[in-house]
Amino acid sequence: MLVLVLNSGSSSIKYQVREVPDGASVDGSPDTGEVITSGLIERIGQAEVPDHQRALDLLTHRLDDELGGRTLDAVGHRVVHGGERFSGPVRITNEITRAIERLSPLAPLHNPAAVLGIRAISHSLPDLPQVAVFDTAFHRTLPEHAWRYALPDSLYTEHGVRRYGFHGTSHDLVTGEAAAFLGIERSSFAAVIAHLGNGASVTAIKDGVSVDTSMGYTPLEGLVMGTRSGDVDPSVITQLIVRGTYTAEQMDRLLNKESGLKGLAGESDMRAVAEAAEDGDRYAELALDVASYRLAKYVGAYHVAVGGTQAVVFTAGIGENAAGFRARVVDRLGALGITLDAAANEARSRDARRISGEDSAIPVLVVPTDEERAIAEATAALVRI
Ligand SMILES: Nc1ncnc2c1ncn2[C@@H]1O[C@H](COP(=O)(O)OP(=O)(O)O)[C@@H](O)[C@H]1O
Ligand SMILES: CC(=O)OP(=O)(O)O
Ligand SMILES: [Mg+2]
Repeated sequence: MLVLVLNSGSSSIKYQVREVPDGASVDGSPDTGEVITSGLIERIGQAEVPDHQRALDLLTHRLDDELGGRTLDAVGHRVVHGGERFSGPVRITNEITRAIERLSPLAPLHNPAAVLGIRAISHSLPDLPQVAVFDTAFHRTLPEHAWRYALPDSLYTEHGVRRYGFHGTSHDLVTGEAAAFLGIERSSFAAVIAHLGNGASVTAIKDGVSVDTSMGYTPLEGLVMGTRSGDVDPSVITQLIVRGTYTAEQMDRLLNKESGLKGLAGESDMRAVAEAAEDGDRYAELALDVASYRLAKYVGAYHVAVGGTQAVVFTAGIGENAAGFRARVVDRLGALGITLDAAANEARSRDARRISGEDSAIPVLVVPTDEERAIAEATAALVRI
């Protein structure tokens, strides 16, 4: 089955067309199918690509060329926020699209873009089945003590204020791959998974499912990210707004787009920050210190949350490629008996691998994620029913 996967972000659309073989499933199938074409439309909002609509027009034209006459069987969309309603992938209808749209305030960088993508496909290819795959779905297993904020109940019952968690498609896939790599039955696997991309989150896995995760009501809570602050004292926000220093909109922008690595070091891209730190830039060094310290604290906390983790796993752009950043994090985990194999950490590979020392009390792994593959397989499975 030929599936187009769309991963719509605030300023880019990633796409991939995959041939999904019959019977492919994320857990255990060695046949991962063939990528027919893939690409990225970047810098949406700037001169050449003024908005998402234009980006989708460009994409449709490119696909016509790249597919060489083959026709798509389905489209799978990455949808970041599925609220409490969605605990798995769903076939998209007009009603589902409106439900995703209503969740836009909770994922302002992501959900509106996904809705545009869905509507653009409905408009140009109305008969093509479309499936939504939600980042939040994998975290529907969080126990209430992990998803509740210590706020009056009305905030939850009337406003849906609770912790949801994100990057679930990736955390789910990587959990399965890590368990398989270690030869542990997934249903009894305990792990701490760090998905470190532009957005970053860490998840506590117990008995193979998510029991805690660092992102909350929106993808802003938790780790230090490319442009997002992660955890801050909420009083910082209320104080600056009360004093009139920032409007609510300016504060939202500050926390989501001008903080994190960018706020501390002036660059949001890990490669640039790592290079600047090598060159002796004090603020780049500080950014790496703050980010690695924050992550190490979460690993310690989640080791407790899962009753003793069987693995610490790095994935996504930074987790898979930034050896220096991994070393900074692992160096802070000595109290857990964790050690690093420096050569294994520096080695480049596209495969799952172990980077901890022989004597490490807990294995540390690098496991590549593949959100597009997981979305394509989930889409094909639903459309085949
Ligand atoms: N070779 C590398 N060394 C260090 N960091 C890298 C490398 N390759 C990619 N990254 C970092 O990975 C991050 C992007 O991760 P990715 O998972 O692609 O993000 P997203 O999917 O959220 O856009 C960026 O900070 C980028 O600098
Ligand atoms: C949920 C989220 O933060 O996604 P991304 O990392 O793609 O921005
Ligand atoms: Mg990502």
